[in-house]
Amino acid sequence: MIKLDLNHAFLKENVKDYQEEVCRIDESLVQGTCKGNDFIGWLTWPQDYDREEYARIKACAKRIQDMADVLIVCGIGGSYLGPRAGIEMVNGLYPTKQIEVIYMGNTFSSTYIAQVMDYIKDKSVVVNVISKSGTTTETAIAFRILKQFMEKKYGAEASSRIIATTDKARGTLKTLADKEGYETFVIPDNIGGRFSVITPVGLLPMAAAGLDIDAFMKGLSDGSGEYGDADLDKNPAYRYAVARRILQHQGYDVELFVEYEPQMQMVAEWWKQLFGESEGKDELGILPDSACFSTDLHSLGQFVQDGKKVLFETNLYVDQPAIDVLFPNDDKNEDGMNYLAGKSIDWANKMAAKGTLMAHEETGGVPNIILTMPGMSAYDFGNMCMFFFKAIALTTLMNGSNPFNQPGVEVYKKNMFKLLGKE
Ligand SMILES: O=P(O)(O)OC[C@H]1O[C@H](O)[C@H](O)[C@@H](O)[C@@H]1O
Repeated sequence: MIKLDLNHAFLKENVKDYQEEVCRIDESLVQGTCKGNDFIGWLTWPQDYDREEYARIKACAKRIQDMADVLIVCGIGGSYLGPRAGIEMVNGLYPTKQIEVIYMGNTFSSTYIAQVMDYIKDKSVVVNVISKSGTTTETAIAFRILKQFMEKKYGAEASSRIIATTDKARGTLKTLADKEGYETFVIPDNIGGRFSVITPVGLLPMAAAGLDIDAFMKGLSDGSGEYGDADLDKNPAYRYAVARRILQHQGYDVELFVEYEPQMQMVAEWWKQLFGESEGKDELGILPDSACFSTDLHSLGQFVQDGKKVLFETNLYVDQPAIDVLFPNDDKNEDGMNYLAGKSIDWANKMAAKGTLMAHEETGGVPNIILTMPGMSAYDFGNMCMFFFKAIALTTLMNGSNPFNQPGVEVYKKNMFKLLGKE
């Protein structure tokens, strides 16, 4: 369970004053009468996911592990960020025991595409193409290139090395997958892209990368209970949501999501899509930004400390690191670092976090919200997903907006399609 500490948040209103409004909104969410109610399948997913498909995911993941060195995950937005966030958080950035996962379909960069294709040319490859709509341009461009590569490399066997995760019936990708005989997995109609990490979108790549998806689902399901109460005293996700709202009333328009683990930077990217696309509409919302400390204390730290007071920080601390390291002694001590000899480096990381909190809070006057998760396991990731889902649904509904659509994203696409000559 994620713990929440609002003692450093400088809230000028009482969170509990919002209890009535929270109860009303929570009821509309649970009863399915809220705005965007056709996209609230994530709420009950831990109970009603398709067991037969789930077993097929596990079998497919095993098959991928047995036959490939590299899994290409081809997708963008929600069809990319969730799996990458989970895989990197749990496995770290340089795993040695798991299949290598490479991401494509998330950029128009020709250089990136060419370099990935060159890198994989002599490797044993499986492709998981993921697109809810089945028509996203970046993904479609990369997938055509990958498909041709796979067909050239594997001939008739290519179709057993390509797996499509998409809508159950609609879209170009579904039609293509059926025609080519790819194994397919379904992104449910009632779960939007940025919530889809809990569906086959996240489950298959995570399982193939060796994550314990049973633990992930357990974390998610426990989260449904732990963040399921409308009572603010009992629900840290809702208290966090209300605290954000209060801080926005106090004039803070930017939320800096801070983690202290480099392997959680993609969690921050995933969180940015979840929060930005949900809340950033009707000319409302808090701009979600992120930083990885202490790394970015050496870059952004100056602004946070002394710059314009536009932001508050939401720190995601991790109680137990996946691995700790003891700092070694050196008899000569020429670098003068022996004062840390025998100490845990994670302890030093936590002292850096403590010192930073004091600096930003006391001297800088920056409000700080503190979230603490127990560890970086698949269970913790699942649990965290539900925490942020519940929080952003509540804040956005409090704004009076629909948390589950993203009409603004279409505007650039229209211009781009015109310029690209798409009919
Ligand atoms: O899964 P897809 O349909 O390919 O969509 C991928 C992404 O593209 C969009 O433009 C949306 O803004 C995102 O919410 C979505 O996750």
